[in-house]
Amino acid sequence: MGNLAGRTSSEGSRGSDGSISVEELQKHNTKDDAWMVLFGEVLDVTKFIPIHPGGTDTIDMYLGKDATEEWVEIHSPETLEKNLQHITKIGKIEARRGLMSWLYERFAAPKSAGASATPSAPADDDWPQGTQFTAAFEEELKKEEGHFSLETLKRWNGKERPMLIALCGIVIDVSPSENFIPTHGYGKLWAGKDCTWAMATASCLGHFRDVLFEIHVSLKAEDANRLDFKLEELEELQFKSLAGWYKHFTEKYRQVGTLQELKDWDFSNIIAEAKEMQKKGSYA
Ligand code: HEM
Repeated sequence: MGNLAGRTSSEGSRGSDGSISVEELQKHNTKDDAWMVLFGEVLDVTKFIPIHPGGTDTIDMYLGKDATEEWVEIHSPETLEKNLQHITKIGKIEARRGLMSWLYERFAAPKSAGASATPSAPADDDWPQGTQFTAAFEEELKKEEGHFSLETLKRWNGKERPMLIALCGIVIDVSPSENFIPTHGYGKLWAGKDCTWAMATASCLGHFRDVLFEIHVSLKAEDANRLDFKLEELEELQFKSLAGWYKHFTEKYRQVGTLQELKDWDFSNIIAEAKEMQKKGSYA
C-alpha cells in the first residue's frame, strides 16, 4: 500500500491531541512506506530497513504495527537513539482503549452518513461514566448475598445502580470499566444481563493493538439473556471464545455473585480452558 494521496510518508491523520491512530499506522506497512511503533512513538523506518543490521526480513513483519514487545527482547535500550539519523519520529500513537471499546467502535458503533469503512466512534471522553459503587451501593449489593436472578440482575444496569453483567454463571462488576457505559456500546447491550451466549457467538476478524484477532462476540441485543442453548453444543471456536471472555472478565473485574438460572450448568471445561489460556498468556 503506497502513501495516501497528497501526503508524504511522514504525515498522517491526527487525533485532537495530535496522536496517530492505529488505522493510520496500519496503512504504512510496506518497505517503501514503513512505519512502526516503539515505546508509544510512531517511527518512519523506511530509510533504515535496507541497513538494519538484523536484516530486512526481521523488520518486515512489524511494519504498520507496534514492535515494542519483541524489540526489547533483541536490542539494547540505547540502540534506537544511536540510529535516529536514519529514522523519523512521526508522533505518538493514540492512547490505547480497551478491547471492548475497540470492538464496539469497529463493529457496532452506528455509522454516520458518508462514514468511511472504519468509522470514528465518539471519543471516550464523550461517554459519561456509568454509576459507580458507593458505600450505600455496597450495602445494597451485600443484601443480594451473591445470589442474582435475571430479574434482580437487571436492576444493576449502570444507571440506578452500578453495572453488573453475568457470564458463565457468575456475576461481574463492570462498573469501573470505561467501556461499559449504560447509554452506549456494550453497556447498552448488556447492562444487568447475562452475556454468555453473546460472548460465545458471532465472529469478527480484526486488529486490536496491532494484532490480528478472530473475535467471537455477538453484537445483537437479542443475544443477551439468551439461555436457550446447550454448552455441549457449542462449536470449538465458540467454546474457546467464551473461555477467552471468561478469562478476560474474571481477570479484570471482581466477581460479586452467581446467576441462579445457570446454577446447574457445568462451566468447568470453560474455566479449565480459561486457566490454560491464562498460563499461555493469550489475550481475549
Ligand atoms: C527502529 C527499529 C530498529 C532499530 C533501530 C534496530 C536496530 C538494530 C541494531 C543496531 C542491530 C544490531 C545489534 C544491536 O546493536 O543490538 C539490530 C539487530 C537485530 N534486530 Fe533490529 N532494529 C530495529 C527494529 C527491529 C525489529 C522490529 C525487529 C524484529 C522484532 C528487529 C530484529 C533484529 C534482529 C533479529 C537482530 C539481530 C540480533 C542478533 O543478531 O543477535 N529489529 N537491530
